[in-house]
Amino acid sequence: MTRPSAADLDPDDLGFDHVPETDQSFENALAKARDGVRLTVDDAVELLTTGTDADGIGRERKELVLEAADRRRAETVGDGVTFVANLNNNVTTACNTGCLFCNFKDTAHQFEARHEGEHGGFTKTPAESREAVEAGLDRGIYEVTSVSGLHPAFALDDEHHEMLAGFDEPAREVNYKPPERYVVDPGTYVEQMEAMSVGGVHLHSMTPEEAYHARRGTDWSYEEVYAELREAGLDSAPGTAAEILVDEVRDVICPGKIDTAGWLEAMEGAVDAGLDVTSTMMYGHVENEMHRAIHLERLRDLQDRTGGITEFVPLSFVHERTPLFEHGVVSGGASDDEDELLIAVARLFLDNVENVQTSWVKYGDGKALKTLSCGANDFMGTILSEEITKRAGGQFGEFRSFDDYVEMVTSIGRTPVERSTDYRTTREIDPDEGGPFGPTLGPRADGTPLLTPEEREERAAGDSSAVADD
Ligand SMILES: C[S@@+](CC[C@H](N)C(=O)[O-])C[C@H]1O[C@@H](n2cnc3c(N)ncnc32)[C@H](O)[C@@H]1O
Ligand SMILES: Nc1c(NC[C@H](O)[C@H](O)[C@H](O)CO)[nH]c(=O)[nH]c1=O
Ligand SMILES: N[C@@H](Cc1ccc(O)cc1)C(=O)O
Ligand code: SF4
Repeated sequence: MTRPSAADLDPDDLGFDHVPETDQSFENALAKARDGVRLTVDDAVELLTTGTDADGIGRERKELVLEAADRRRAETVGDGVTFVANLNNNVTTACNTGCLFCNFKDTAHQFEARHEGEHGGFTKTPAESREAVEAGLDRGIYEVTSVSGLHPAFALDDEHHEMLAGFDEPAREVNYKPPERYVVDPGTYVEQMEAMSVGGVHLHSMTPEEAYHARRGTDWSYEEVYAELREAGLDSAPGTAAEILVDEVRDVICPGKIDTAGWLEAMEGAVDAGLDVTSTMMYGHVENEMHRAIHLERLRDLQDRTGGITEFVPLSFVHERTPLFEHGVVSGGASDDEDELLIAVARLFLDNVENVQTSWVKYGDGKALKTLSCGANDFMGTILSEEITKRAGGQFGEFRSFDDYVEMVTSIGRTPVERSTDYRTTREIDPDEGGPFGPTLGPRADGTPLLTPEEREERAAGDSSAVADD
């Protein structure tokens, strides 16, 4: 496989047909947004740019957009700020897709038994995944989120293995190598789902790209694949791999990925199989405001067709250790203004998606709190472990406790609310009750803070010595 290289890209001429030019005025777009009229792509471009009639972001105009979005948020979902007690469990970093914004992946040949030399990646067996989820459940999680590299030894199930093994060696067209070649066998997708779906946890896994990998070389539909995964314990699917849903951008940043139509087809298949889905946009790299606006329209159309999207998650590009940055294709990520406007315009444009998430992982606590007053209402999850952003150079850590959440949310005068993955179950937390706060919605959650295993042991030791002293 010839992998795409960022070194071959000319940052001054990425050749985009879509440019942020419109016949709309900023004032008209703002008036429509305030009145709750459904916005067009041109409206969104005017709001994202604070007017294409002027260069750069206009301060006053920006504040007007943020205010309109904050008002819309209050009308739509009220003053609660939700978050979920969850764990990220990435199964493997082995991936040959070669996305130029990603430093999570390690090329898969390094995982082969015959490979000499070290690599910094990992693959977990189904048993190891289960162990991680069990430990999370003991700590009180409600949800496990699992997204992974497209390991060449992954297949949906045994039948899929047989089909993939039938392709002529070395089966490049289907990106397959048998598990025996690797030091660690990740098992099948079905085995991973069965392993992680334990003890009543909500399993949020299998992005459209992973679902594509789980049907490569077959004529199975996405619906069939997601139905089998659901049978194995999957509860909902993450809408990552969306990046920017405009092919001229995908051709630059992730030419090895499924295209826009493929992503939409996968999401529809997931909903048809009875799963909820989330939706994302990974922005702040080579794309412009017209691409962002078209992306939002594609998500809104998808939601009109399916009604299955529970939330929109803006993922601001973390640039530091990525091929796009290292080869000078981009000079950084989105500015604070762009982050705030993206959240605000998402709130105003996606009139059929209730929840807009902000990410302490991508923005840090300070900026994330600010975005809760420009349209966002959800503050993601505790996650306990983080690999994607960390490996790209992000520095905002891997865990937020319920105490952290309660303190942050109350500091901006809003109400902290624990939620389920699908937002159908929520619990307001009364800060006046005093901490320490912990989750109660997870199958084993009893209000105890999400302690680390070491903290738990210390507590247990402390408790027993207290008893002994009595
Ligand atoms: C790392 S992939 C893992 C799942 C699977 N391989 C896929 O691509 O769907 C999950 C998502 O992380 C996000 N991501 C990866 N690198 C990123 C970066 N440097 N900054 C922000 N988001 C990033 C992308 O949106 C990507 O779709
Ligand atoms: N925004 C980020 C998320 N969001 C996902 C949530 O944590 C949660 O799984 C979802 O809302 C479903 O309940 N996760 C990350 O790891 N990093 C982010 O930046
Ligand atoms: N894993 C993604 C975040 C994410 C996960 C699940 C979701 O449903 C949405 C977003 C990241 O860190 O970039
Ligand atoms: S974003 Fe996903 S598919 Fe792309 S290289 Fe990273 S892990 Fe692989």
